[in-house]
Amino acid sequence: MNPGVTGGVTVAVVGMGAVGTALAGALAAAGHDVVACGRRPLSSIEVVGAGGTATYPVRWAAEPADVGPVALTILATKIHDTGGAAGWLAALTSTGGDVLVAQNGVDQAERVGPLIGGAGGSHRGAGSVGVGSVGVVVPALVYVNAERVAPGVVRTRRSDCDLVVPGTDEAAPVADLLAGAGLVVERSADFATAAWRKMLTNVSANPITALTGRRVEVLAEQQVAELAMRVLTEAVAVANAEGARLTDADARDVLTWLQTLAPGSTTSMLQDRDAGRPLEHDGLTGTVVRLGDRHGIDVGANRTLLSLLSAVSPAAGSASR
Ligand SMILES: NC(=O)c1ccc[n+]([C@@H]2O[C@H](COP(=O)([O-])OP(=O)(O)OC[C@H]3O[C@@H](n4cnc5c(N)ncnc54)[C@H](OP(=O)(O)O)[C@@H]3O)[C@@H](O)[C@H]2O)c1
Ligand SMILES: CC(C)(CO)[C@@H](O)C(=O)[O-]
Repeated sequence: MNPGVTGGVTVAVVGMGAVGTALAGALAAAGHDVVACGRRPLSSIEVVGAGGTATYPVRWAAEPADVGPVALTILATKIHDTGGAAGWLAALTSTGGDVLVAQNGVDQAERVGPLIGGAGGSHRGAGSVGVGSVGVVVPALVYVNAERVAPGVVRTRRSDCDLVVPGTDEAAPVADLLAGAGLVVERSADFATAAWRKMLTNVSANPITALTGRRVEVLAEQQVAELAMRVLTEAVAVANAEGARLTDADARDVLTWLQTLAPGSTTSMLQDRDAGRPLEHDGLTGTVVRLGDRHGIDVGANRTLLSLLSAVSPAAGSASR
């Protein structure tokens, strides 16, 4: 994407679920040509927010040949569906354009870099992966709270920030495009720490809501909050062993932040459990447990959650869609 381009570009979205649809709505509202890449035909999307419902046109593409050149591809599938989207990513980036990885986890750029068309996958700048002369893979920490209520229809509950991206020169054009579409985009000088801070929200709220079948309000209950703190302090130790700079005060802040989300806020994992889809536990809690074991850190609370999540999650590919 050319630096400074902020209007009227083509953006392909692979993964038109909760987050993909919310981001597509913002980009379409700003006048961009949004292409929904996926399995379900869509000609418009609806975003339901505090101010009402807005409808935006999108183009649907059944296959990459239907899309044409794109300035930006947004990947918003679950982590475990990344491989399934590899064909889209390779084709959409084969003629240029950047990629925004709008997924949870801590290794978005490393996960997606090797899948990009003509990729060398060499690192270029903190947190972004340069794709030869083609483009840049920009990891995004998603703070949009989005709930898929029907195909092409998403309910959003705003928090004070939508996305965090690396504060690098390489990521700046993508950050500018998103901010130009009205999204609140924070540019982080220490993306590794920011990614682990976001991971803290996901290894606590997502398993606990999915396992209890309750929305984020459950985290305000004392015994649940104590469990969440054990999960969080273990994850902080793992994060710091991986190079992040977090403290137990950060763990408490994350829990307080989750406890004060807009009433009715859900989590992506609870939505998957309710819909009978595979859970994203391996990329979240599984990552903490694997890294904890590697560093010799006690991750007992996370390991217990991982066992329970594995027991309730259908295998990828067997979801009711
Ligand atoms: N929801 C939130 O509020 C939220 C907040 C922060 C972060 N996140 C993270 O953002 C990422 C996306 O989450 P989400 O909640 O938006 O998930 P989601 O609602 O399950 O949406 C994922 C979408 O990806 C599509 N998909 C899967 N494989 C595909 C493929 N091979 N080609 C094309 N499309 C494919 C799915 O299609 P089908 O419709 O056919 O299943 C679905 O529409 C996850 O990493 C999640 O943890 C979510
Ligand atoms: C936990 C969460 C609500 C925090 O933004 C979100 O990341 C999610 O649903 O995965």
